[in-house]
Amino acid sequence: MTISIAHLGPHGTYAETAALKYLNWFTKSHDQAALLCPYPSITQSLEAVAKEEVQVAVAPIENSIEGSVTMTLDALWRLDTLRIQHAIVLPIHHALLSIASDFSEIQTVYSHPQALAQCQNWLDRNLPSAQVIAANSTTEALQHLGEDQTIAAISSQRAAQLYSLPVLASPINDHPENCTRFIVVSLDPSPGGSRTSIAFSVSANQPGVLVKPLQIFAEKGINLSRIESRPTKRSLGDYVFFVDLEADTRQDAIQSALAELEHCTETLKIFGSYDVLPAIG
Ligand SMILES: O=C(O)C(=O)Cc1ccccc1
Repeated sequence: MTISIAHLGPHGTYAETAALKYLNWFTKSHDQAALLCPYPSITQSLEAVAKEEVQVAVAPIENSIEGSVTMTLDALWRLDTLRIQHAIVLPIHHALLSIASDFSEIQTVYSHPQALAQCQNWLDRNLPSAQVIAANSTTEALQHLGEDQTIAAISSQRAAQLYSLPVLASPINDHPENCTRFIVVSLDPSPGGSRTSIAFSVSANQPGVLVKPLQIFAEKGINLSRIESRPTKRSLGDYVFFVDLEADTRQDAIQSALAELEHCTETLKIFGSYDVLPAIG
């Protein structure tokens, strides 16, 4: 059977590059074919797995400069059945694509909000009066270019090649070490690995409510590699906490920690234990 891998489209996004890395790894390590399926939004690519339209989705979850990709966190919390199979870390180098011959012609810049934020200082310095407009993805932004010399888009060198578009400046990200972590999700149980992702809500907004859950991990010597809060969307000041642990759910210490955590949280979701995919393809 050929597996389908959903990702944010259209063709040429960073999410597609990550999905391609997973496809190469998957087809080499399983004797099975795979194909890529672009979706108009990150949320729709994750929902496609929950609805069983596809077997796998690859979605950005965290950037080294801008932090969490909130759409992905919110979809993980909402779509109960998704399990993380792997993480993929990609270096991100943005380019300014336009048919303009000079920066002075550019009045509008389109891109994905993460890409716009990662190039904020460069834009302030080089295109201070340009209007910045959010697009669903870096390659959806390219659809605005047309024959218009007043428009530019932030995308990758790879996208410039795929669509035969001129690169006016590159790299334009404010930090050279810019990296994004993507997750590979499916409905299969997670395979196990060095990192475990969970999320929980707590029943009351009162002092010390977060101390107990965090104490459980401290007492068992489990290191946290990330903690992030998102609004539950029920009321102002009510949060879900996303936590990554340097541990594997197959270890006894983490199994007993998660069992204890059940007692001091309102809702606990375990997205699974997984490894970062080796850098191939
Ligand atoms: O729009 C894209 O190409 C994406 O894959 C989302 C994104 C944007 C910027 C950095 C990493 C991922």
